[in-house]
Amino acid sequence: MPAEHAHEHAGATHRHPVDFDPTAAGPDPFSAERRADRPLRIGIGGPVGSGKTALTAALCRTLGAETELAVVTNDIYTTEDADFLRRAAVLDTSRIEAVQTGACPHTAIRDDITANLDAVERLQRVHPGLELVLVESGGDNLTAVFSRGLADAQIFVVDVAGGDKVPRKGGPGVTTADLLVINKVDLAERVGADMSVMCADAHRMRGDLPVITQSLTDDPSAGDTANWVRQRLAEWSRSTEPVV
Ligand SMILES: Nc1nc2c(ncn2[C@@H]2O[C@H](COP(=O)(O)OP(=O)(O)OP(=O)(O)O)[C@@H](O)[C@H]2O)c(=O)[nH]1
Repeated sequence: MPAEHAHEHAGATHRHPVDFDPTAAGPDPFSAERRADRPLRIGIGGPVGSGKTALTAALCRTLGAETELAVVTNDIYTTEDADFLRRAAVLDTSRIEAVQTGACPHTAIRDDITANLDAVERLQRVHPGLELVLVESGGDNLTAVFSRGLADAQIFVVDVAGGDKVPRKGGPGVTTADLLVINKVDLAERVGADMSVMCADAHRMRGDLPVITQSLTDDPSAGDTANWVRQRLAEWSRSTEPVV
């Protein structure tokens, strides 16, 4: 039974059935082959400026010494995020690839993932022992999620400066991502965001799926998120198909 949407027009209230309820969207049912000879691919998505590049840099610093790691960035017209990571020297430059989407970022992480898969392949050719590739999306809106053909697991990053209403607005990023990170909690008081509301809404929208609150200013190692990634890596090495 479709949901209903009501609105006022010419003084009268009209009701229309809504066939697509974004908060009810499930994860993409497709998933890529889990082969032991390829790295785990983790997508990092979320709205513009929420802290995706800062989180990617933090994960590189924290995990780079213990994991064979590389990064693919996505920007619309530039290689800004890759350039930032290269300048910050979080990884050897041969471990950073940039995709220029030329269109809304979700087109390259969800609709046609070829350019991103090509970038991962280039990294694998140069670093055959890669264990983990972080694929950072360009900033998009609440509907932008990764195809499961590209990302084996995905992190959706929102921030408190976007307002404490963001989690309850839902959308597949908030409701279905394997991890929701609420970033910049150090700014909560300054922007009048109520963390208890944000966390309660996030848990209500996500059921059992995990939520991490984080400040990269207070914890530049992104400790909790890095631990979550370590757990995904351990699961990955237990569950991948051996290559015969
Ligand atoms: N106060 C504070 N600032 C943060 C935090 N995380 C990131 N920032 C800042 O927020 C700004 C945006 O961060 P980015 O990492 O560039 O955000 P992004 O999501 O990659 O942005 P786009 O790629 O443009 O979508 C930068 O100035 C960061 O330094 C945090 O936890 N606290």
